Amino acid sequence: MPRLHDLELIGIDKSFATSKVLSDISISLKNGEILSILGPSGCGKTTLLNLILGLEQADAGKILYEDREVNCLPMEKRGFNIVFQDYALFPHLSVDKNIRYGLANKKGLTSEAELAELIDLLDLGPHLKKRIDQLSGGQKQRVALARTLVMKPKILLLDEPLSALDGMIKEGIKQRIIKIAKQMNLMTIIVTHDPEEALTMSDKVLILEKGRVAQFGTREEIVASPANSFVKNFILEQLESKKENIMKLFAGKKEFQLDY
Ligand SMILES: Nc1ncnc2c1ncn2[C@@H]1O[C@H](COP(=O)(O)OP(=O)(O)OP(=O)(O)O)[C@@H](O)[C@H]1O
Repeated sequence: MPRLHDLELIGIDKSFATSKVLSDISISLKNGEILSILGPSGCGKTTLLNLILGLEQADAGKILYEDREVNCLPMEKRGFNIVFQDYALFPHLSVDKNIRYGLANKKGLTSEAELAELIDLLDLGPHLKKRIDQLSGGQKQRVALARTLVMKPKILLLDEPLSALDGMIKEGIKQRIIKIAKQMNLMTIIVTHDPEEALTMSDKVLILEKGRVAQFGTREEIVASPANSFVKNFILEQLESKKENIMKLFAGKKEFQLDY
């Protein structure tokens, strides 16, 4: 029988010293799905991402990937990979060398043909010889994505991938992330504090309030039936206040220009 879910978090708790940061977090997700972890500053989004990645250990609960418990596995054995908010690229190396960096110790993991396909998908061909400091923010983000994807992660984790970008650049990266997740059937988990980002990019949304699940569901479920007043206020009020900007952004624009 096919598996219902590929990633399952069951009853995850996490404290730092005496302060409980996450309580009883349970979610499930399939390969190829995009999840946004959404909530105000300090609600535990990054901590949850770090627990999935293996940078932090949960105090209680289970993390299962493809029916295997991964709690006890160190980060490198889980095979998940993250793009950090600041991209963490090597400024003195070319785009090409940055992309290939992780492959030095993993020869053959990604073939030259696969690499060429990825460079094409992310439109990085014209930039391969440039240094990182010669790139725009959106280009840097695309290099960071390529560098992570060549390692063939089972799950792609993204910490605020759009927060340093604006307008059209943001939209271009958003479309690329969706395309990558769907084309590669890659489970993608995105941390964001922006409801508009979460609702336009994801299949599922996890809304956290002070370390607890305020709601977990499809974006349609969240918009149509917010679970409580926190969700309603956090999501809908922010969306309402951004509506004018969103309308302005989309007005008169038929397609997105992607090479920023
Ligand atoms: N290593 C740590 N040691 C102690 N406390 C920590 C640690 N990491 C996070 N915290 C605390 O846990 C809480 C949740 O932090 P976390 O970074 O997960 O929130 P967040 O939702 O990602 O916030 P932001 O949107 O501001 O990045 C915060 O109160 C933070 O101070």
